[in-house]
Parts: sequence; structure tokens; C-alpha cells
Amino acid sequence: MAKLPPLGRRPFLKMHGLGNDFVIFDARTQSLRLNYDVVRRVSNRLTGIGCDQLIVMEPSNRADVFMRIYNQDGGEVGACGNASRCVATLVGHACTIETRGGLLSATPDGASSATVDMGAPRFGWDEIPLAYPMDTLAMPVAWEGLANPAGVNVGNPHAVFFVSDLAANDLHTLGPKIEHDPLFPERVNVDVALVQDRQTILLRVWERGAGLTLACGTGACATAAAAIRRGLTDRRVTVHLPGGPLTIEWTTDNRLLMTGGVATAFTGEVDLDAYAG
Ligand SMILES: N[C@H](CCC[C@H](N)C(=O)O)C(=O)O
Repeated sequence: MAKLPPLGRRPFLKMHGLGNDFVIFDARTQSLRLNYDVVRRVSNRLTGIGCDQLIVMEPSNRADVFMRIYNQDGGEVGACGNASRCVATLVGHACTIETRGGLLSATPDGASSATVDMGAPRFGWDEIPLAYPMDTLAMPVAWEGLANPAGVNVGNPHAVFFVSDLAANDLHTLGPKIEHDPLFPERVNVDVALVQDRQTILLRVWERGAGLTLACGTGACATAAAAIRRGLTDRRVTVHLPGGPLTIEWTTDNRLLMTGGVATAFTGEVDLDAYAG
């Protein structure tokens, strides 16, 4: 791994969306290049500040901000719904956010809520992606009690399982098994959902690169899109995660709108060279 230039002391914000938590660095005016080791150490809840994802806000020449997203395991990924809402409140007005997974538009509603247009969901086997062609509405695969997921990409890959009992499957065991299955060349976020009625879904998520989280914005979007595609719910649903509710609407012009809470836990300053090893 190439040696990093001195990183110095940097201010950060500790924010969360329904308990899905982030360490956010604002590098729009002073660039910040991190590597895998620094991300893992800063994100680690024992050796570092601790978070599910680490976010760096950078300049963009096609949006108000580029949002770089790292999972706790150090991997860089294409989308993070809950963090998109946090970044929108930091930009402070209706804005566009560029990510590796696409261009989003977001509208903060004060400092404690925001709506993000996560764009159109994709369902092609090679868009999820999967290792080989397969029906993605109900994939003909199973891992013990979790079977026949829907495959959805909302800037990142999701396998959505619909169950009748959320407690029936041990996500600590099955989550990593599915996340790392060779069927998913980019690994996968694992969503386990119970449809309570046509406007209500209960959801638990094992996140790629972060494990069980209190909430997952892209998971809620992928799950709503899969439920609507299967005819299980209306086009506007409330998705209840352990950390709280998200409202998802799949508009008739094929956009996924996600609305939910944002909070700042604390701010601080960190000597990043102490994590550079
Ligand atoms: N673990 C996800 C990224 C974060 C997604 C989640 N925190 C969200 O709010 O969407 C992935 O590897 O694609």
C-alpha cells in the first residue's frame, strides 16, 4: 500500500441516520486522501472513533459535492442512503450529490430530516451484479431458511429476502455467508423483510462490509422496490428498521425517493497520522 503523505489533524462530524452511523470529513476545501488501513482503523469501534461507514465530502465538477463512501471494512462503495441525507443537511440546501454509484438529488428539511432521490432501481442480473444469468424477481437460490431473494441494485447490490418471521433466521451467521457467496462478484447487502401490510415493511439488514446495522437506506429502497415489483405493497411504504422508520416512494417516473431522520452526535478533531501506521 503506497505510503500516504502526512494527513494532519482534521475536524470531523459523527452523524447518523436512524442509528446507521458515520464519521464524516469535509474535504471540499482541503483535499484528504485516505487508504484502506486508515479507514479500517478510524472506523473500528475499539481502536478508532468507530462508525458503520466513513464519508469524505469532496469537490465535484458535476454536482454540489462528491460523497466518497467507505465501509467499516475499508472497502469503497457506490451508495449510502442514510449518509446521503446527512451530507444533504451539511450542504444546507437542495443539492446534487455525486457518488461512485451515480448522481443523486437531495433536499434537506431543516437539520433533522432530508429526502434523497436515489434514482431508478436496476434489476438486470448483470446490474446487481450476479455471476451468471438468473431471474432476479425471485432468484432460484437458498441459504438454509432464507430463499428466493429479489436482486436489486440501487447504486449498490442487494439481495432482498421476504420472510414471515424476522427472528427465524440467524442473520449473524447467514449474513456473512450470503454476503461472500461467489454468486455475488461484488459481494452483497442482505435484506430480510416482513411485509406487515400494503404500506408497511419491517426490515433487518446485514450490510456488506459493515455487518448488522441499525438502519440501511439503500436496503430500505431496494426492499421497497422488490416488494412493489412483486405486488406486495403500494408504491409508497414506510420501512421500519431497528433504528427507526424511512418513507420510500417509487414514483411513476421510476425514481426511488427516501425520506428520513438525520442527527449529529458530536464533532471533534483527529490526528489521522496516528492511524496511518
Ligand atoms: N454497506 C453498503 C454501503 C452502505 C449502505 C447503507 N449504510 C445505507 O444507508 O445505504 C454497501 O456496501 O453497499
